[in-house]
Amino acid sequence: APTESARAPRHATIVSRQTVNSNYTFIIAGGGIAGLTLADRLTEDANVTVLVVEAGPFDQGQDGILVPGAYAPYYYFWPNLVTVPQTGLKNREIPTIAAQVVGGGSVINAMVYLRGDAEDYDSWGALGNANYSWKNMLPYFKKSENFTAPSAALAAAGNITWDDSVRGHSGPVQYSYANYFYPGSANWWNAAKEIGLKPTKDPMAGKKPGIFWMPSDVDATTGFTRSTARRNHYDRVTASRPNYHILPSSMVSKVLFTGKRATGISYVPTAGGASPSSVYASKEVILAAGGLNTPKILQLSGIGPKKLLNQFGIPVVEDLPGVGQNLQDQPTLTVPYTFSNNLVPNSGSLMTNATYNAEQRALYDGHQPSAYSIVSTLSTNIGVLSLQDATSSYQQIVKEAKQQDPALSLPADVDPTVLRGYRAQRDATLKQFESSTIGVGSLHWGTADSALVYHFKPLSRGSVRINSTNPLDNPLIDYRTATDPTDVKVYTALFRKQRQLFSAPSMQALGPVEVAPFGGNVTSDEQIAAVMRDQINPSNAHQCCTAAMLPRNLGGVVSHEQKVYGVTGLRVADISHWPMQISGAPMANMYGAAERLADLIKKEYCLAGACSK
Ligand SMILES: Cc1cc2nc3c(=O)[nH]c(=O)nc-3n(C[C@H](O)[C@H](O)[C@H](O)COP(=O)(O)OP(=O)(O)OC[C@H]3O[C@@H](n4cnc5c(N)ncnc54)[C@H](O)[C@@H]3O)c2cc1C
Repeated sequence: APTESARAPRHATIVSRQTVNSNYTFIIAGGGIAGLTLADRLTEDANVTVLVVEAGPFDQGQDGILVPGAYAPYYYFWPNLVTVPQTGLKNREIPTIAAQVVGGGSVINAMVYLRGDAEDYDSWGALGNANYSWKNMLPYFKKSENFTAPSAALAAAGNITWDDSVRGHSGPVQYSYANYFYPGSANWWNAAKEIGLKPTKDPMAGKKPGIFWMPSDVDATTGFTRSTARRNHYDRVTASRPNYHILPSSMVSKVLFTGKRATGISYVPTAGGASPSSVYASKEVILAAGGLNTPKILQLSGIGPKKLLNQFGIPVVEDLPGVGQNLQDQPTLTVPYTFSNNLVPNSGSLMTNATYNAEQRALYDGHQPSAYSIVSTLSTNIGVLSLQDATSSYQQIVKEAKQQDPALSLPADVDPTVLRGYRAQRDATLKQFESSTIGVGSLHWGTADSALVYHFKPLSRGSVRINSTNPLDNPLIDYRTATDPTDVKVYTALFRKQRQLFSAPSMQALGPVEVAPFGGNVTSDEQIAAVMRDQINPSNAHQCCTAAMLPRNLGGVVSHEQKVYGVTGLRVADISHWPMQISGAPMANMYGAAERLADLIKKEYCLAGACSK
């Protein structure tokens, strides 16, 4: 195995408060997936200088980061993030997760690499974003990635199928599949078929509903380690890019303006203890701080709802009511089981069987198929369900949702433009609920003691608001999960489908018994909903949409070119710009979205020969 220092190269282009230049062409606030992808692409032009300011440190190449089966990334969690009491979830105040490390979520996430469905991007286009569509995004997805096919033997044994024409083969992000599977996952697969779910040939092809192996950003070319944004968009290029600087462990406190033009940023050490420093950008400041922190930076900079800014005495640069509204995530639900006849090994075996663990580790280190190629909390296959896959009552759910006043799903004091935008999003989502080719949630079994039910498409909307003017303070996070009654109905349908799958013969062979807080006595919709409100985690760390790419009169914060309305020289690159959640997981989509934005910026400024093409 590589040593930790070999896995964590240090580069001359890492700057400090003392060595940072005073001016760059572009400054990027946040060095996560979007930030580092963009920095890589913009510095392809040797005349451009880029500074990435990142709140977190560089990772040290620990096993818990790089080795999927040793997954334990806790040291790079953003500290002390917790929600306000969640009124739809029995007023629980719930710890919530985001990354604070160079590479952002790609360093600590669960490595699921899944695009959205075609109707996701087509919906975004229909909401007023010119040229946004699946067709136009597909080339960027392909550009971002390099797919390594599994061995023919594994593909045959594990039912792995794909359509090579939609996979990228020369991009920086390495992805493939785990090279091992637990025997119980075959029972799950067969049970899913027994209840009518069908294999999806390729979940990356825009029509996901069905069952399939989960692609993962394991780097199959170098021993199945994690392919992080730090490795694929910084380490990969930095030796030849003196124009690409990173200032780690530094918190961007605000964007600096001259009039309405963004001219730079101020920042403080993330550890505190020093007064703010400033650095300036000749062309643009680009926010890439993620779904919770980009709205915080905007608000601290005087861009946001005027009432909120006034409350903290922040001079208003632009009254933009949508900043921090429209918060969405993909809630998760864990359903516990005991088994009288489960198969071993399973995903618990690495923990419970030291001999098996040592064997598997030796195989992994020798680049042989191993359980260490699977993220330890997960298994290899998953089922994504359209609403009609989940319940035959889907039309009734849609009908009742249409009868509900959308205003009831938002806070009472919401700006009329934000409400109008929400109505448009709601209509688009309900249309998706009637389609068989887009997912509303998923079912997963890690092969040990619990099943996971994910909800992709909530109608509830939350918010992120600053709680002080101190840039080191966390904002108030309110997901408002399950405040919209339709969300509870959709989640109940997904939960019932989970039950049905475990009642199918191939799963029954393992003797599963659903246990408390669910279990045989929890049968009516009301009982299920009551337990769910106790158990749902409002976040899968997929926070999005808080600086939404929508027309301004629909509560939007950025244009389809991701430019912040009302000011110049400022864009949002990260997941905040999404208008709505997707049927998939964010990472693959953020890599593709950042490739798209990099092209837009290059064309606008004629960088790296973009205008001669
Ligand atoms: C534990 C976990 C598991 C996940 N599992 C999956 C998964 O399996 N599959 C998947 O697709 N997605 C997963 N995600 C979500 C995915 O990683 C994120 O949605 C994605 O990283 C978002 O990309 P981004 O560029 O918008 O932001 P991020 O990648 O989060 O990057 C934002 C960066 O900005 C930095 N930052 C924030 N504020 C400031 C500031 N003021 N100044 C300077 N820097 C700042 C942060 O430290 C961070 O590094 C998971 C996320 C987590 C945390």
